[in-house]
Amino acid sequence: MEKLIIKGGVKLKGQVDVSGFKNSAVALIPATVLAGAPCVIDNLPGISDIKILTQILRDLGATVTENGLNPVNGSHSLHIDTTTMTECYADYDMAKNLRASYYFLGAALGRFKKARVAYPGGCNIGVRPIDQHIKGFEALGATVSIEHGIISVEAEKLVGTEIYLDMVSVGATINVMLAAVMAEGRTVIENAAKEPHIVDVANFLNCMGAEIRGAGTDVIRINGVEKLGGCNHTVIPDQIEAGTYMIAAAATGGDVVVNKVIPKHLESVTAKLKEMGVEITEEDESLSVRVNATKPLKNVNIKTLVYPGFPTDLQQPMSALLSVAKGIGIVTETIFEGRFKHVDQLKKMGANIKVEGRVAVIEGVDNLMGATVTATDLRAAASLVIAGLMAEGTTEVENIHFLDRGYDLFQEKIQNLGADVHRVTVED
Ligand SMILES: CC(=O)N[C@H]1[C@@H](OP(=O)(O)OP(=O)(O)OC[C@H]2O[C@@H](n3ccc(=O)[nH]c3=O)[C@H](O)[C@@H]2O)O[C@H](CO)[C@@H](O)[C@@H]1O
Ligand SMILES: C=C(OP(=O)(O)O)C(=O)O
Repeated sequence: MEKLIIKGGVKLKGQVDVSGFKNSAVALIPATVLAGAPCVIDNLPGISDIKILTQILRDLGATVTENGLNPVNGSHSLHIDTTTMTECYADYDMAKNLRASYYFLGAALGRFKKARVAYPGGCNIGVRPIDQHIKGFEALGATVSIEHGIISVEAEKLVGTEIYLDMVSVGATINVMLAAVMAEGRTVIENAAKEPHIVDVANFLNCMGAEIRGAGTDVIRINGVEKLGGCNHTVIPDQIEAGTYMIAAAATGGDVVVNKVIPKHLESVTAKLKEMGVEITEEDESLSVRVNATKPLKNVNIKTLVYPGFPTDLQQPMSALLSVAKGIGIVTETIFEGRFKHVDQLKKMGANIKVEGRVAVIEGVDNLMGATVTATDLRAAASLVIAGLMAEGTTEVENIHFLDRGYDLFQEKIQNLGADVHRVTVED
């Protein structure tokens, strides 16, 4: 097991470059299954989810070659040729480690009219059903069955139709889009998710020759095309990574410029941090985050919502910050019912937080104290590192492999900002 050892109390200072967006990249890679010619994807983050997806593509028969590595932010460029693939069967060992393995279902259904993929893994933050993905595939004419943990989808042909998603789901919106781009006729997805990566994936597919309109709004219209070509594409910046550094900067009373971001994607986070008293200056592609040491940050209420609301993926990092802000903050998690597993760990460090169902009431304390804590999922890991950066003394964060799922060069990036942090391997 690897753990991070953090000596708290250092104010983060300097500049940090944000990598490509995990949640976009993990959809773009499976989307290449639809391409009728090779694709090049730039600005892929060097995270374990991408390594696993690349391996799955290779195991499925695609040719994936590394085009280059950016040493500053760790991003990669991949040349991906899926034209050699003839079918798609991703077994349990291939699919279990990440959520996004389910995108092979939509993409392969679109191309081969058939796919078999084991039930996806991903962060354990709630039940995470996939009924809306299945509803969309069935509406397009596929039959779907689940046996021994393997999801099988098959259609003689796919025919466009109107699909109303019962809840706003990022995964279902992308999966249905992937399945529908080569269906006969027109598909309309209503109550679609509007997250920036929906737009990124739609742009990628359109660059291959798809006809998708309305991505980024809650109605997406897709005119099916007979075949798709290849595409060169650059992944959009990771607003969750950016938000994590903004929160870490605020938490340590620091002064950090977060570069290579699209500030619009972070409006809800910027607004909340400003409400707490953090000074934020927006440039075209950067956000400067600064805390005025004479004024204590005040607590705020957070309600996680679908985009453009406050992202659930930043709720855990933000609750670490709120645990030392003045007054009481109420955090309502509306997306995932099991996303408070980090709270027990924060309490070990002295936080005063009461969780009742989907609500956490946080009463700010003067200081957190270093402790040995265990990450239970990706953003829990980020929240515990932020807590460690603020705490008095030394914090050890165990299960740091979760962090590697979503943060490219995390340790190096915060070290560059002055953090006293290092990684050690210990016997399990
Ligand atoms: C790889 C990826 O992009 N992961 C992101 C994606 O996860 P993911 O795509 O799994 O999240 P969804 O947007 O689908 O989930 C939203 C809500 O809908 C529910 N639901 C979803 C699908 C379905 O068929 N049935 C159903 O009930 C989920 O349990 C959850 O309560 O969006 C989440 C919400 O922004 C983020 O936290 C994750 O980081
Ligand atoms: C929940 C997350 O990821 P995944 O959906 O891949 O588990 C996340 O990125 O915070």
